[in-house]
Amino acid sequence: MNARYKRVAVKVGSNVLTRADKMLDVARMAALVDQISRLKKEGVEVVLISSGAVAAGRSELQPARKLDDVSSRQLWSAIGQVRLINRYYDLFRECGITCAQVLTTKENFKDRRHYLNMKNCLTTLLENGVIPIINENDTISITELMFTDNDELSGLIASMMGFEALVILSNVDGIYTGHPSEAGSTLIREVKDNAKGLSDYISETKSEFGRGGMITKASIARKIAKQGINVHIANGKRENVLVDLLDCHKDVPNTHFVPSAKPSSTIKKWLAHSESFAKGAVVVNDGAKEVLLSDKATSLLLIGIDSVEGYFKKGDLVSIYDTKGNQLGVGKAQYDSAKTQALLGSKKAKPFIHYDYLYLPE
Ligand SMILES: Nc1ncnc2c1ncn2[C@@H]1O[C@H](COP(=O)(O)OP(=O)(O)O)[C@@H](O)[C@H]1O
Ligand SMILES: N[C@@H](CCC(=O)OP(=O)(O)O)C(=O)O
Repeated sequence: MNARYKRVAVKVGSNVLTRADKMLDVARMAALVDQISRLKKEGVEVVLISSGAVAAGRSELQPARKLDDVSSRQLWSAIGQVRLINRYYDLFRECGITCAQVLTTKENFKDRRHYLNMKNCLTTLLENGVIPIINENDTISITELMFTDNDELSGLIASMMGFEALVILSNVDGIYTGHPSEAGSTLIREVKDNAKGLSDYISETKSEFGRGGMITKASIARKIAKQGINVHIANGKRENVLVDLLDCHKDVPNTHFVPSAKPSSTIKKWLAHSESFAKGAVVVNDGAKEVLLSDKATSLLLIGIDSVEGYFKKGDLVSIYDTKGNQLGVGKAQYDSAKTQALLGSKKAKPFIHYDYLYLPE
């Protein structure tokens, strides 16, 4: 086999791992584990991001009294994660591979120190020939501080690890021009960097156990491809899908997000996934907005800032807004909030955010 990529993140959705009768689909898990083992033997490094804990827990136990959404998620994920990881452990073991459980929350990425700590953890596991199996720790996550879903988490992992590709396995072949069940919908095979209007095709319908739906998959895929990483959305229920997708000589139905020709730096990749940890904000004037959104590599100067919001220290992440309240991006402040306020309008002081520490998604 001639593998297309040597380092990949593979995300498996709940529905891929669940049968019609809502039980864990162990046969499907076995097929995926077998494929990952074959890829590993071909020299491909794989990190697995697996959903399925809540679905696995729900089929195991029904609570004695009706629970609210948070309590039922905590109950089912706690029970289900044990079942899920036990199955993976046995299946990988049969293939002679050691796997490891990495449960995480968004908080574990809250600053560069935590982010690098997570990167170090996964690097160490891979260096030792171990397959990391990552899932969000729904049992202890606080609703407001959760990832949208594991699609978002998998994008963060692929980006953080500097992988060549992210493969998102769902229960459909990829993104269609309408809901897959609608007559006439066709599979979109390729999405280029500058393609517009993709979200118009996608309905909000989710599969039975999915959390974010196809809309989050599409927006995460675009964000990750912009960083220079290939993204494929494919059908995890299709026979041999992973091995065939990575085989240069095979053509498997999927939606491929073509990566940007200009890969982001490691710092910009970190910033791209840290927007929710910004400590304060600045509002920029129209002139600064125009320069920031142009093709030129520009730092954000104090002369372009209209106002400062919140309290932040030097080195904290701050959000950047235009005067209409639209978020333009995020960056690392070179001054604390008081000094920024005092220096507003200054032409001589060094930039408020240096270009290397500035992330603007558009
Ligand atoms: N245009 C579209 N193309 C493909 N799938 C779509 C589209 N619009 C909505 N969907 C729905 O998105 C679902 C997949 O998302 P999701 O439920 O989050 O799955 P997963 O559990 O794999 O994360 C599909 O089963 C399909 O019902
Ligand atoms: N942590 C949850 C994952 C929820 C989730 O993101 O599900 P999915 O949209 O199917 O990938 C679980 O294991 O059930």
